Amino acid sequence: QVASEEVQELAQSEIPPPSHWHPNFSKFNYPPREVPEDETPLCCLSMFEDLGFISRWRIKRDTLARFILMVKRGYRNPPYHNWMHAFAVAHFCYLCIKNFKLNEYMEDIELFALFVSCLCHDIDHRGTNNSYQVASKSVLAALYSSEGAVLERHHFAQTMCIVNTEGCNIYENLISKDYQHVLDLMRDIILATDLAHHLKILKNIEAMAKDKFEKTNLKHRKLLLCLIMTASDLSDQTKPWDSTKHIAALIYNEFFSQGDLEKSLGRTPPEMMDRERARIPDLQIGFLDHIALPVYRVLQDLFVEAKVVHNTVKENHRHWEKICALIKLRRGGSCEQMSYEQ
Ligand SMILES: Cc1nc2ccc(C(=O)NCC(C)C)cc2n2c(-c3cc(OC(C)(C)C)ccc3Cl)nnc12
Ligand SMILES: [Mg+2]
Ligand SMILES: [Zn+2]
Repeated sequence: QVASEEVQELAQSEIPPPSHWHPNFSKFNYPPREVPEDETPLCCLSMFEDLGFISRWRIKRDTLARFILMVKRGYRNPPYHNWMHAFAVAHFCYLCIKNFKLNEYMEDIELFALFVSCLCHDIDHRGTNNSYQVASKSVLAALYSSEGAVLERHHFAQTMCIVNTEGCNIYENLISKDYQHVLDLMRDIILATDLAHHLKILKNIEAMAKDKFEKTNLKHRKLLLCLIMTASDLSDQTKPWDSTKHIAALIYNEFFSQGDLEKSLGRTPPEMMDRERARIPDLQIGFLDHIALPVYRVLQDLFVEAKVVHNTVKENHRHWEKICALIKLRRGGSCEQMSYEQ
């Protein structure tokens, strides 16, 4: 589904170095959503090249170009779960590989699978969550609801379709053992982006962080892959407040649209998806407390370089607390929906 002129133009472009995008491109405070959307495919090439994947895995340039454009095309345009989310997630993974020196903790093929999985992890997301798939009796629920992680199984299936599309198989030059291994890794990593799966293994990740990480321990490496994937998936929370505030607007735009759909099905949506009932600052404080902060706390336990990332998430938490306090002052009682400019 991608025009050959577009593929050839990308395949023949000179790959810019990271500094071409911004002097801080490889630092944790760089917000990847600043890259113009039409330049993101070339920016992906810069990251593949800078991570050494193109030479290490003998990826043909036109195959890589076609793969990136097919993945980008595979995303729909809901407010949050679109291509720019996937691009931002892949950029944070790139930062982790470089700044945590993950090649000393994981095998090359694991890092390759991780980075590609970030780009593909939400392909064809419809802007509705797993419980809505089941409630609306969607085709995806019919296909996957018996095993759970309905959306994530679909994201993986779509990814496999692209890998198996003529001229898009970036793994074509891997020896057969590595070929099967990289697909198995992508399956585990993409399925790990299911919120229920993440909440289930978080205790194991925290226990692993207490012990010494053992590179030779496959279980340790699998847990670390899931942690970096989730930390990347949530990485909008690690950027300065203006970006975090904007992301909240996108997320609730998407959540409230699902709530509207649930109401049209005659169902009552959960509060966080009901535009009449949701109190965004309260909800974001809860999300940071229960989901985001534990991820970056344990990331900092494992990598001292993650301290700056954890601090930014804590700072964003304080911003939401201040907004809540302001709302309480003005309105008395709890936080309610109102425009909150800091
Ligand atoms: C800013 C922000 N607010 C959120 C507020 C609430 C929730 C939510 O689902 N609450 C449900 C209750 C039962 C806990 C998710 C939010 N969220 C995510 C997110 C993370 C996901 O899962 C991983 C990556 C594995 C953690 C999966 C999907 C999404 Cl949308 N990304 N950013 C956000
Ligand atoms: Mg997802
Ligand atoms: Zn995601």
